[in-house]
Amino acid sequence: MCKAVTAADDLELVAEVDKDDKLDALSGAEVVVDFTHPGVVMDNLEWCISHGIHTVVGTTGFDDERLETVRGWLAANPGTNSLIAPNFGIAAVLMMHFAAQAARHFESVEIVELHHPHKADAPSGTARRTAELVARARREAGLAPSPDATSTALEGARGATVDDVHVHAVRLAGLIAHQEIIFGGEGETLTIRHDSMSRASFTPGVLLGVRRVGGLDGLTVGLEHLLDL
Ligand SMILES: NC(=O)C1=CN([C@@H]2O[C@H](COP(=O)(O)OP(=O)(O)OC[C@H]3O[C@@H](n4cnc5c(N)ncnc54)[C@H](OP(=O)(O)O)[C@@H]3O)[C@@H](O)[C@H]2O)C=CC1
Ligand SMILES: O=C(O)C1=N[C@H](C(=O)O)C[C@H](O)C1
Repeated sequence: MCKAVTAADDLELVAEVDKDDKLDALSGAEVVVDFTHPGVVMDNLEWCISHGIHTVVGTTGFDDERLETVRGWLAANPGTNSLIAPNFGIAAVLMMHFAAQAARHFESVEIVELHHPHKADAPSGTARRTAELVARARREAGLAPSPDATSTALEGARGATVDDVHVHAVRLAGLIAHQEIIFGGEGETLTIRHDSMSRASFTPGVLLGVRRVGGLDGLTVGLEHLLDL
């Protein structure tokens, strides 16, 4: 991200902060980009927002409670905005969008996310968000939960559930970030798959966020709000 900001003619990289650095180094910044760890991102956000710095956040681990806390900090610091996106890849955002569109047409759905083995969390933020979007679309269409008569002899065999959607997390050397949403209906299935083959896939979305976050209103969750979908 630092390289991408440096390479952009209209942006200036004013500070890089690593784990043991003081956040004071960020004081001159208009926007802070956070790709750190779910365990520290809230402290970083609280500091930035209380210092009137806009934030573009890729770090995962945001549940409703965390988002509500961020909303509270932003409300106490009017004019300061945050963009939090579980995935900054444009194709990944489209994958989520298409999955939400497809969801109401199928009886069954499961999500398989596949990542490098050094990933901090499971399931991925993208998988959680996709499950929420798919579940909302299913609810709005009046669909029942996906049928599942399995009795599981081994805990975990059916993955985790997010909003009643089964999510399976694969961690494998050689992978970067990938996800499939598999839909099933009468005699047919549909698979929507996204692959990040390089971390460069996240930079256009982050740069878009950096350029636009100042014009947003408080908290925005998801890059889709900045795209003309
Ligand atoms: N939204 C999106 O599009 C994407 C989101 N992510 C998410 O971003 C997060 C980071 O992922 P990833 O880049 O793979 O992880 P890495 O471990 O590769 O990078 C995280 C970096 O943050 C550093 N760090 C840890 N704590 C702090 C801190 N308090 N202040 C400053 N720096 C800190 C780490 O230092 P050290 O190495 O010393 O621990 C490390 O260099 C994860 O939550 C991941 O899911 C990742 C890719 C895309
Ligand atoms: O940790 C990663 O690598 C990624 N994290 C994000 C997530 O949890 O969804 C985005 C992408 O999948 C890469």
